[in-house]
Amino acid sequence: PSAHIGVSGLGVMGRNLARNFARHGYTVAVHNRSASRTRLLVEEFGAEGTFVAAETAEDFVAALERPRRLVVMVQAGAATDAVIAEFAGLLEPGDMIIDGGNAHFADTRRRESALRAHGVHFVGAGISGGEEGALDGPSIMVGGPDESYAVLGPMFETVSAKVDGEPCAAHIGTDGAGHFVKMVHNGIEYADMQLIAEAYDLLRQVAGYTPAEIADVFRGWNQGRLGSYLTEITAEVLAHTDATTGEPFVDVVADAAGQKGTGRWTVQTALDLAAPVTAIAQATFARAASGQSELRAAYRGLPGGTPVPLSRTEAARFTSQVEHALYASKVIAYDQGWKMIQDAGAEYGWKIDLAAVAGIWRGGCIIRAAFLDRIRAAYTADPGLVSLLGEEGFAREIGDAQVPWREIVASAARRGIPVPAFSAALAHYDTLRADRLPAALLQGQRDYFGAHTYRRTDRPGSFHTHWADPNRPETAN
Ligand SMILES: O=C(O)[C@H](O)[C@@H](O)[C@H](O)[C@H](O)COP(=O)(O)O
Repeated sequence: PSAHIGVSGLGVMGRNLARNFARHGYTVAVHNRSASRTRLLVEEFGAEGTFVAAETAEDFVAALERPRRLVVMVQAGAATDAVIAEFAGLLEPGDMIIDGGNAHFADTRRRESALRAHGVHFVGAGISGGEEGALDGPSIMVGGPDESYAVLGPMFETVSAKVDGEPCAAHIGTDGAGHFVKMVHNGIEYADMQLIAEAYDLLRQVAGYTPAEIADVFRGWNQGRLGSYLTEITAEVLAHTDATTGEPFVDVVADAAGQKGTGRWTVQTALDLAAPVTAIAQATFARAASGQSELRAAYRGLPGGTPVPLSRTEAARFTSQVEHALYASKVIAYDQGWKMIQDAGAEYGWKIDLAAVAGIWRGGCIIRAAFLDRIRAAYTADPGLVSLLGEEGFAREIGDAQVPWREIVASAARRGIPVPAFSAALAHYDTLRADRLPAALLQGQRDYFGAHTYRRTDRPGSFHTHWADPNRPETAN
């Protein structure tokens, strides 16, 4: 039979995506560098649908109906380039290679223009939701040419997660736009996880709650405005007991966080775009710092803050303050992510529908949450919205959070408890709402040591002061 779509690279994500397509009635050609894995998939899951096992690249391409739709699910970077090189020569104009891995958007832009020269469509598709999502319905952020989405879109929408019957898959924009938005999704994921971790740490160290008690707090929050997949799984992780020791699971895990790179890419790209994603940056650096065991050993025992235990009543009040601080910081972190997407759209010529991004993040992906419904509504009401804080509801909630948010950040500092993402979010908020920033002094210092010039508040142009002879009139350029 001629396969509707092919999946090459049958690791966890690839295998589950192939099964997802087969379960939806598509004939799926499957291929893997080691053929044993291809055979195993058909043996184990052959009953779920129609698979065509291909042991060679030639067989794989031959099994696909035209125009061929070929999904590559391998390690980002060189492995992806190698697989593309293997298939490109076997394909014909109009055929499509879809990269469903966590590729860097710059690589996707490079690959797209290289293959366009041969008439082959290259589609960078960000797929979020982990192995469970790949099988039962991920969120899919698709880049590449319009004409390829016309063919692929219905297939991705069919296998994607659904919210209120709407698919969590969309065409984000041309070339690397899909992978760019997936990268920012992961950056926001980092910030969201770090904020949750800081809230947990405060409830543990200040409120004096046990992990099991904090799990209950998160279960409660999951019913409210903080309701999300990450809040839900946090409760489960905190409630989990280690079978070996009987200890809370979270107490037997080494406190050094891993990272595979998408957070780092987000921050590096944000620096290039001058997009201040400080909460994402702090979350990424917090992971790095947690792994600096030598440095931590050097700092251990140094003087810190003053722990002040709370009574149960005070702990309850503190918990609601943490809820406000967590929510307000989350709004800021998401706002930073969306602003970065807007800036990238301008920089790379992508017309990204910000409401559509929120729409497809409502289901399937790691940051899925009811909260995204409200973000979608905000950008639907005003597609050019510069900041979520321009939306009345979010602005009101941030207003209500002022006292508790500041109280939490201040009391964490007094107690010597690190809350880098909470603090970054609050500082970002205060920076942007400030009438005047100390950046004016920076301009003076830069002009002093490097004649870098400055602009004035009272007349156009850029100026330089002759610091060695300040009486000499400013030079205007
Ligand atoms: O959206 C997703 O499905 C996840 O984000 C997925 O892409 C992956 O789990 C991360 O890449 C993990 O990232 P770290 O290892 O960097 O935490």
